[in-house]
Amino acid sequence: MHAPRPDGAPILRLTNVNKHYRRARQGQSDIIHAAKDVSFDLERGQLASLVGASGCGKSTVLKMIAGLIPATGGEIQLKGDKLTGPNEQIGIMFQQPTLLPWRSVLENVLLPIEIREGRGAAKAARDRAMQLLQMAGLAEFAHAVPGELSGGMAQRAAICRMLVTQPELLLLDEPFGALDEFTREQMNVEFERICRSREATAIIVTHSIQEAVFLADAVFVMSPRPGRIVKRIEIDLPRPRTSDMITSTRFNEYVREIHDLLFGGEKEAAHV
Ligand SMILES: Nc1ncnc2c1ncn2[C@@H]1O[C@H](COP(=O)(O)OP(=O)(O)OP(=O)(O)O)[C@@H](O)[C@H]1O
Repeated sequence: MHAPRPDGAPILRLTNVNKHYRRARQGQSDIIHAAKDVSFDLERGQLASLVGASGCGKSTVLKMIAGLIPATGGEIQLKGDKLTGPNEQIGIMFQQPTLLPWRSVLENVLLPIEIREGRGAAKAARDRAMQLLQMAGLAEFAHAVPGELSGGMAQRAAICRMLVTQPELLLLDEPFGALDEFTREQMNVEFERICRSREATAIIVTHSIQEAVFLADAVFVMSPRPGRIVKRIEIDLPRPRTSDMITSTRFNEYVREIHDLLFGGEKEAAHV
């Protein structure tokens, strides 16, 4: 389904990526091995989820790909080129939408362009931003301020802001973690639809196994720290994903497999 790029290079390739943090404590320093030999490829249009116990190194992996922190070993390539720092082709989104409260929703969406290329470029991109807001069901709120939006609407606005620069790769760290369960499920459906319509390539860190399965073409399951990828599970469910799939046998087999990898077969808990 996801044909390799003609030049043979995947969109993203991690090869034996490691991260050691140095932590200073009471005059002494110790080393934390947060990510260990992390290797995987992502092809264009693939959505991947990263799951693992709290503190296993998921955010660390995302931050290294984003170029926010350097890897201490291994290599990260975007479209065959080594990544050495922040890259304009990568869009990032965190748990809190962090919209500027004094700017309208439209002005918030245009902010990354204004910062990178100036006000003229932001003005020229208004139509593109409006199309994104339309797609996210927010056209009516383009001129509202963030305080007038619900949590789910604010997250959708943040997704539009991430997409407005047309990044090649999206990195999302617990993007829907602060939302109630009902809104979160709706956001999963919306997000999948938006990604599909734009052939987006994305990695989503999540604590919800269900969310991981629902969104992804591949789920990467990480071990406790130092986080290694213990298994890549290809999710062979049709797209678009729909809410009723969550109760299907196939879906629940995936959830169970991931759950057992994370908890060694313990019962209960769909969140990690
Ligand atoms: N800047 C830092 N300096 C020192 N140690 C850090 C730093 N950032 C993270 N760590 C440590 O690295 C390990 C991995 O952290 P990370 O945030 O990547 O985990 P995570 O899997 O995303 O956790 P969670 O699911 O709880 O958000 C943790 O033990 C954490 O304490």
